[in-house]
Amino acid sequence: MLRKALNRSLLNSISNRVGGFKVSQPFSNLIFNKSISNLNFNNNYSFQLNRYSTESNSAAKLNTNLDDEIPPETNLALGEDPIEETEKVVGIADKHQFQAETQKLLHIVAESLYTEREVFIRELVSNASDAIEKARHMQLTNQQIMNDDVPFEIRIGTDEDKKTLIIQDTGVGMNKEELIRNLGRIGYSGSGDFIKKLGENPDKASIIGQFGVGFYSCFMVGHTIKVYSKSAAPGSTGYLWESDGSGSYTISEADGVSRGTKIVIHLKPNSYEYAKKATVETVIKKYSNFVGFPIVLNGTPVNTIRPLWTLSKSSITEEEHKQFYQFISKSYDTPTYRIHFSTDTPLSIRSLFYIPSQHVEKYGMGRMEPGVALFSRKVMIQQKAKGLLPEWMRFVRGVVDSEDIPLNLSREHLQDNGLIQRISAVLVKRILKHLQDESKRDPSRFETFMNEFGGFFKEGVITDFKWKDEISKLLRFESTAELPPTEDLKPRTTTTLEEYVSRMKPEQTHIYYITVPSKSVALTSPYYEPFKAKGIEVFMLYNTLDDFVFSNIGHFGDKKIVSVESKEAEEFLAANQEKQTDTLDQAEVSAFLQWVSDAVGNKIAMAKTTSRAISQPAIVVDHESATFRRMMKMMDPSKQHDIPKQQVEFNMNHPIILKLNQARQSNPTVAKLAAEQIVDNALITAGLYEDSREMVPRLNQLLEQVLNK
Ligand SMILES: Nc1ncnc2c1ncn2[C@@H]1O[C@H](COP(=O)(O)OP(=O)(O)OP(=O)(O)O)[C@@H](O)[C@H]1O
Repeated sequence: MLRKALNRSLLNSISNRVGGFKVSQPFSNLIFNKSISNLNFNNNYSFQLNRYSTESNSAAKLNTNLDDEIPPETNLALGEDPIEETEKVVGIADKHQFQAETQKLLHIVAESLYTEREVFIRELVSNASDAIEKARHMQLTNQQIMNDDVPFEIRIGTDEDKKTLIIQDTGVGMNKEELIRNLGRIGYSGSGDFIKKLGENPDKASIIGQFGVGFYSCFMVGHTIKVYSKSAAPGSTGYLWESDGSGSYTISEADGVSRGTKIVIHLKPNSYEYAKKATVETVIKKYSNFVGFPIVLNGTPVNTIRPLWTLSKSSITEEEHKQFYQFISKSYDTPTYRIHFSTDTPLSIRSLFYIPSQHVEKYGMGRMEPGVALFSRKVMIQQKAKGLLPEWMRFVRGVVDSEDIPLNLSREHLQDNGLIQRISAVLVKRILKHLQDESKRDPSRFETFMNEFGGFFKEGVITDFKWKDEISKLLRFESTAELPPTEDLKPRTTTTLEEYVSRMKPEQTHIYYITVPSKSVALTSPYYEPFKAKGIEVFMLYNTLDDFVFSNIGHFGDKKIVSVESKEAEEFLAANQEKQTDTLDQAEVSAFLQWVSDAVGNKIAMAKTTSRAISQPAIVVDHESATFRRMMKMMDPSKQHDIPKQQVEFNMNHPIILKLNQARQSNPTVAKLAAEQIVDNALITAGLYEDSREMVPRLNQLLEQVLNK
């Protein structure tokens, strides 16, 4: 319980030192790596008045001032090319009622399925990508498609004046029956059907749609939705599907419709922001940056970075990695390590992780948020996915894509928590393994990395029982051993538990550490002295956290990790020390111990002779850790934390003790003062003494006695 409470409190204190800091970077400096060649911009802005019957379409009436505006005759440059609604309806529109359940569901989708309205862009872009994927599949399977010289791409146009957003693709398109089947019924997914037909064909992994609801998300932001579509099958007719989402839709034939689908959203007043290029660009980059086809927004390519996690390692350049890392992490540094990992068993996972070169928590910027985004089929599901990696791995940046992840309808949540835990276990294991390899491959680089990120791993040891043993293999600490330089002759200051064990003396059963404020204190400590004499290496821990880390690790393999101040250390020394010849006889020793116990009764619980070969007169043993004491004080500063009585061992051959033994009879007043001081000195050495001010009157008394001699 106490350990748990301490760990919690310690972590809070760590978190206060660390925290969430975001660095934003303009995306504009990213270079489009995939050439978007042969962009087919349609600058022919012929516009005809809508001859389509609108008697039942109140929304369309409402919007006539927007629709009937004739766009100015323009000769637009490529980069400014907006998409316009240039198609014209021919003949009379058929009116269709949505299926009964669709009407109700449509309301739910538009009002409450999604927490963020912006995701309608993700849904429509995903549909566009699916449509193009299907057209590509037709081509690959030698089916003819109409206008096969038209490039596969998604074009998006915003118009702040008309308050419209247009999303157009050059994909498979829909004929009249498909429009009715796909857009007249919620829950029917033409894409889902397509996947089923593909069977085991690997192309199915590129299809995003599965639920048959995404399209209707555009009613969250649009009061009228027009869908112009022309099937890619040669000789197809163009159609306009139109609805205000209130219960019916109309379908009419339309002229001027290109292969694929163009969706024109007439925005509701509360959604006018989606007529702004900047807003739309941000949303595309957030969710849809990695769909498999170029997205061109108002004439400018947007998705300029390739989804590196889906590509083979050898096809990616260093520069591309750097750009990708900076894009996903919104930072400017160069990552120290990267882990590109894919597996198909037991689950299909594609992942790419980067370990940054620095972190901001050390500047007291607050706790960082998780840095790994969860994708499903290249579409972003959760940007800062919690649970994919443990909390302490929040410094890792990257992407995990798994088509096996069961999503809920809105794609905002994952349905199977157990599955995420399984994915997480695979990923953590892989990252730790990679870091272990790196630590062997280039130890000095790894040491630099650990100097920066070691705190996170220590947090992991304390909070993540499952991985503590694996993490402990990576940790490095200073030790009293003289470490050989690295292979490239760089000096080394820290060592691993594994290396320590390889240097252990044959008689040594435990791993020893000492918690001290500095190396010089460690080297002069009476606790270290007997270990030094026996040539036994001791880890030197300089901060509170490390003491916790070691006590949480507990064991490394079959070796117990103990403090040099512990009972185990005491027992080891007692069993492995040459017997010293005592100057005093047993009766005298007993009398002295009795006297000192009485003289310093308020501080001594038990007085013993020491078996440690120390050069100091007394030592406190088997006491509570000074670190734990400090933690307890931090947790409850209002309480007075008195030092409990201690077990004190005396070096009965030490000249001070021998003199004290004489003085206890010849000069009992001075002897008592000296005994008190000797015990206080031992408490100081153990790090237990709290305020040395209370010692000053006694020291003055002692000085007086010495000077009066
Ligand atoms: N741009 C498009 N081009 C061609 N067909 C489309 C297009 N948009 C939608 N469709 C068809 O309409 C169907 C329904 O689309 P909707 O977005 O509602 O669901 P979905 O994409 O199948 O699944 P999900 O809800 O998981 O996104 C699609 O499966 C597809 O057959």
